[in-house]
Amino acid sequence: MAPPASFCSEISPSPANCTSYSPFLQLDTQCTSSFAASCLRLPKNCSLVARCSLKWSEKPSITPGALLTSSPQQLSTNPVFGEGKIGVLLLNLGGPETLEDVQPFLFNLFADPDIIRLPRLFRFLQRPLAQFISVARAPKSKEGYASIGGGSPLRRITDAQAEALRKALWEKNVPAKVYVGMRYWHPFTEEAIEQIKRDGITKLVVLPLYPQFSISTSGSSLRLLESIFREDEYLVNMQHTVIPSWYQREGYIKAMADLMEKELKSFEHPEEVMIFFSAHGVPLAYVEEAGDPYKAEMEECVDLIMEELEKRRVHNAYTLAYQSRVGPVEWLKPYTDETIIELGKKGVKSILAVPISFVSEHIETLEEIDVEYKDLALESGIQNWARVPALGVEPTFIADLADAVIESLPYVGAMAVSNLEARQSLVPLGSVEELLAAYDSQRRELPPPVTVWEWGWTKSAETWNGRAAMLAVLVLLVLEVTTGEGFLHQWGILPLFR
Ligand SMILES: C=CC1=C(C)c2cc3[nH]c(cc4nc(cc5[nH]c(cc1n2)c(C)c5CCC(=O)O)C(CCC(=O)O)=C4C)c(C)c3C=C
Ligand SMILES: [Fe+2]
Repeated sequence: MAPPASFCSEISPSPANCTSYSPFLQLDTQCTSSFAASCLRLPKNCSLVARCSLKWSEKPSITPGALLTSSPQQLSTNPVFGEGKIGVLLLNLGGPETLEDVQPFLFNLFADPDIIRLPRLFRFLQRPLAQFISVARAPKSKEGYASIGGGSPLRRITDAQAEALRKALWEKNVPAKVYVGMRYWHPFTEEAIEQIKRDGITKLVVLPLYPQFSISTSGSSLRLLESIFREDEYLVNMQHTVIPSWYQREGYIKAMADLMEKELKSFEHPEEVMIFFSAHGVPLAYVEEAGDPYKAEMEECVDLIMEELEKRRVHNAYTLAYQSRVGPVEWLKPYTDETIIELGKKGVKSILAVPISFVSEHIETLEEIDVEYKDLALESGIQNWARVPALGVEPTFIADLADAVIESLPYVGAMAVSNLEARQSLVPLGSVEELLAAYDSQRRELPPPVTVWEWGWTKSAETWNGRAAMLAVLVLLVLEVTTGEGFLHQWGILPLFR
């Protein structure tokens, strides 16, 4: 059922109105969950809806302090947590550890239907297409990974975050085990789940390590989890809850503001510095057609950080732009490279770059921002450039993640999206199924974000080239299937079901 227009237009996207507004309460009294889902997918009027009630000015009914009355030994029968073994599953992207890993890593990424969502008729082409694109892109990606030491630092940093979180939880008297499940490289989510089963975990908190939700990141990992859960008797019965995004948490905002304040001091005239938030982009269609809340969450996140800095009497000018686009389709704008050039033209002399969509150093901070964008800035007339480091294992941040886990524990097992108390908590909790239903229920087809074929000089030519390439791949595939010979057989992709 679609929500009445009046209902959605009532919900203002203006952050100023959000502090006094509790849309989840309204959804509770006025909406069924499919109703809520429809609202969540209306980007223009309603995409901030889900976040409005989540500012930290509204205290949760259960605070971490209230839970900390028991020793770790007593916790298995704590009246709030109930009985059980607690596990925390950190979800992340994963990255190639060596240059040989780059092409298979890219294959896993492009084989993900949440990264390239093909029309239903062409779904069988997902893996051949992923092979094709990954082989084509690997040389460029390898260059990037070679320049940052021959591989991604993501596994090392995520492992360190997991260990720091485990320690922080134990210090807060929560004896949880923490697991790392990567989407595209080791340790894969499937491996983490096997360990969770071996350890006999009965209560699981799922925590994607992306502050803001996107269909292409947290959404993709949750979809994978959903399919794993559905097929496994142990997991179907294991109680869980998901913290889908946490950019609005006080600890995260304060930790970001701390790092920014510190870095601003490295400039000779800190007050003249333009604060430049650079977020990883997504194709525009994700937001406008599939209802990805990513852009709305990103904008609110930036507002919250700047509000915090204002409180500290830091009144710098700031801007938000999106980086790392690949392929011919339109991505979220403004683009980081174009914005840097614009700022140079306007006479801006100092920039502080703030990577905002990820909490570890990775190829796009170490190579794209530190090398490519810095060079571009200097060429564009900007004289002073610095970058805020990623949060990593920064103690305020890790302590806040631990609090997020503790606050979510009372809701483990509950279908939290239909649970009034959970909706009023600091983070919007939910089960995997309900969250996917709310954010991406229709799983609309999206244009492939990557270049399938490399010729052409106009956007429409590229689109047609892409279509021609798809057709060519289809013809090749038919030929291969019928003759049993060709490059897909050579690469070991066909036969598909070995
Ligand atoms: C919030 C963060 C991210 C979003 C949103 C995202 C969407 C997205 N990414 C691609 C394509 C590629 N991403 C690649 C690497 C990569 N992506 C993220 C984060 C987000 N991606 C990170 C942290 C990394 C780096 C991991 C590391 O090894 O350090 C790559 C590979 C690198 C390269 O060749 O540039 C690709 C390709 C798409 C298409 C997409 C949205 C649809
Ligand atoms: Fe990416």
